[in-house]
Amino acid sequence: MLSKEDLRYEDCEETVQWLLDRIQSPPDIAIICGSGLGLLAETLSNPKTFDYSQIPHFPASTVVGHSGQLVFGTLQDKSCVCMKGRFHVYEGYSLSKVTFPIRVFKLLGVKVLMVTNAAGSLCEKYRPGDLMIIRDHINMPGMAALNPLRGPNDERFGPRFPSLWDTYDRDLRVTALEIARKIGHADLTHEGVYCMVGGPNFESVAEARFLQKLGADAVGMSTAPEVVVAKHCGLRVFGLSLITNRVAQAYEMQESVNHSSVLEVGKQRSQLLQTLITDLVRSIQINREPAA
Ligand SMILES: O=P(O)(O)O[C@@H]1C[C@H](O)[C@@H](CO)O1
Ligand SMILES: Nc1nc2[nH]cnc2c(=O)[nH]1
Repeated sequence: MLSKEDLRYEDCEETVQWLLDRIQSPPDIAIICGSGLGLLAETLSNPKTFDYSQIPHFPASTVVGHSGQLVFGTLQDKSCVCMKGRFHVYEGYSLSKVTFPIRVFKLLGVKVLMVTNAAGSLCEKYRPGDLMIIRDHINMPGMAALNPLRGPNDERFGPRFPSLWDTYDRDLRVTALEIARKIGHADLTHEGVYCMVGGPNFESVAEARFLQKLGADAVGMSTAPEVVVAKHCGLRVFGLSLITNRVAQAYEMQESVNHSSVLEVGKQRSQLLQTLITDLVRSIQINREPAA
């Protein structure tokens, strides 16, 4: 059964129509800017910006570093939309609301979703400021039934039982690694597994050890629900984590993390992130279906 918190296909259509009435051309690529990574949106040319508060059915951004704007524009001759700030479960939103923008993007005609986030490192060789191309994820809340696809399945979005085996697009991952090499940052660019936890607290030492043993290389508080919904509705997905801190896995480790330091690393690395995403956008071929 749908709850009051769940948004329906018809709500999505309403939002899509509202946006289509106000933009020049529908986007092909959607980019979600994680904590402190919103500057990417400022590189779009011919921008058309909407505050989330203006957009029908959109929740509000409540987290510092997530300014709460949807920016449409052009990047490398591709029609793009950037989310300056995303919604997190820890803000109190239902998973239906957290992932609503993804379904809006799908109905707007988006083909590729790029997700970025800030994450803590569980892997010995990752340093703050490094990048991790997401190869796969562990959706901790999702495995315990806090899954955005829980409830009645609307086949207009996608199938009841989607497979996630090839979720993070192989070609985009390979291209991103090539770009990192070309721009001289292969040494700080890794490929690994992102684990989503609910937050908002950072991990205890015992939790960090547990996640590392499960096979996670980095941990954060977002992304997996968005990606599950993107895969469900047939979008190509690319994911990139900015490693902002190490997660302490021993009581003797002096690793302290807070949101301000996460944002600070985001600021320091924003240029690198912009370059990588921009070059990746340039490489993407959009196949438009011929008009009927
Ligand atoms: O939106 P992202 O996943 O980048 O945000 C991460 C997780 C928390 O919201 C925040 C912690 O500082 O950064
Ligand atoms: N859960 C979690 N999210 C983060 N976002 C940025 N750093 C971290 C971290 O260490 N843990």
